[in-house]
Amino acid sequence: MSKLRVAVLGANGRIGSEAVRAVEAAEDMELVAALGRGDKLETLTESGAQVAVELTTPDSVMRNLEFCVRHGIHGVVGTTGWTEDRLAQLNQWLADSPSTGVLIAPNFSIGAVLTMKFAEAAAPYFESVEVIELHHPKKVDAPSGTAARTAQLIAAAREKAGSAPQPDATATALDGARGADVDGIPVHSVRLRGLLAHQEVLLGGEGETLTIRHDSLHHSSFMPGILLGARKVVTTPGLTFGLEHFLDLNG
Ligand SMILES: NC(=O)C1=CN([C@@H]2O[C@H](COP(=O)(O)OP(=O)(O)OC[C@H]3O[C@@H](n4cnc5c(N)ncnc54)[C@H](OP(=O)(O)O)[C@@H]3O)[C@@H](O)[C@H]2O)C=CC1
Ligand SMILES: O=C(O)C1=N[C@H](C(=O)O)C[C@H](O)C1
Repeated sequence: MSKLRVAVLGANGRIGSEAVRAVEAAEDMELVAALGRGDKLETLTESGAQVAVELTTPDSVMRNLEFCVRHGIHGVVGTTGWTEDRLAQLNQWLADSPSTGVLIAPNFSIGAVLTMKFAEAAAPYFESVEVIELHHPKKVDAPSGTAARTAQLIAAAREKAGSAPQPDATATALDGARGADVDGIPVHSVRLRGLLAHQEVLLGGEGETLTIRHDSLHHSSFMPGILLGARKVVTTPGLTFGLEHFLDLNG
């Protein structure tokens, strides 16, 4: 059987360099290109890449994906910074290239995907929910894509269940003291030397709290998800948002 021809964009970065090693080590894949900033996107077509793993920066990802989708190269995207406008733009490009697939995964680690699922399930049963994400100090964005997605899922679950707004009697506060408001859910971002990628979802009800915590201790935690994404995206046209859609979490 022929090997899946995979390229990595952002190949010199923290997660990109780990992805290069993971693709090289995968028996069913061939690493055909490893691009850093300034490298020509035409290398992707010249190398016959079928899948581009996009791990760059929010200011580069759209240009890279436009090129990939226009050339029928499937995308596995970990880069953050997704807004409704960006997703709409990507969907337009995909509409013109209907056999191409793009997976955007706010987080490729199984533990983080499960954290989101558990938080979504628990959210309607507690009066209060807040999210704390903790990352290394070189992370360019805040809040993390995972925390934003987690808060959106929590808010949607609470709205569906008809949950009351969260109690919060704060009358005065310093700017930022209550975190960022993501669909009504407070999200707090910590940047600390020594950390990699961590998240806590705190839920509070009458006389009890529940804390769901996930820790990525090494970039290797993201690799099985990236490889799974590359294998599945080639037969999944259109936009898939969230690795959970490629996992059987209900079995
Ligand atoms: N979904 C997930 O599970 C995960 C997602 N991420 C996300 O991945 C992204 C990268 O994170 P991280 O590796 O820590 O960041 P880094 O800054 O370490 O890596 C990004 C790399 O991309 C390079 N780059 C920028 N623009 C381009 C371009 N146009 N073409 C090719 N390479 C480019 C940068 O080069 P230069 O240094 O020259 O700018 C840099 O080497 C972030 O958005 C992060 O949040 C990270 C971990 C897990
Ligand atoms: O920049 C990182 O490191 C990470 N970025 C992603 C995010 O913003 O959620 C995933 C993970 O948290 C690591």
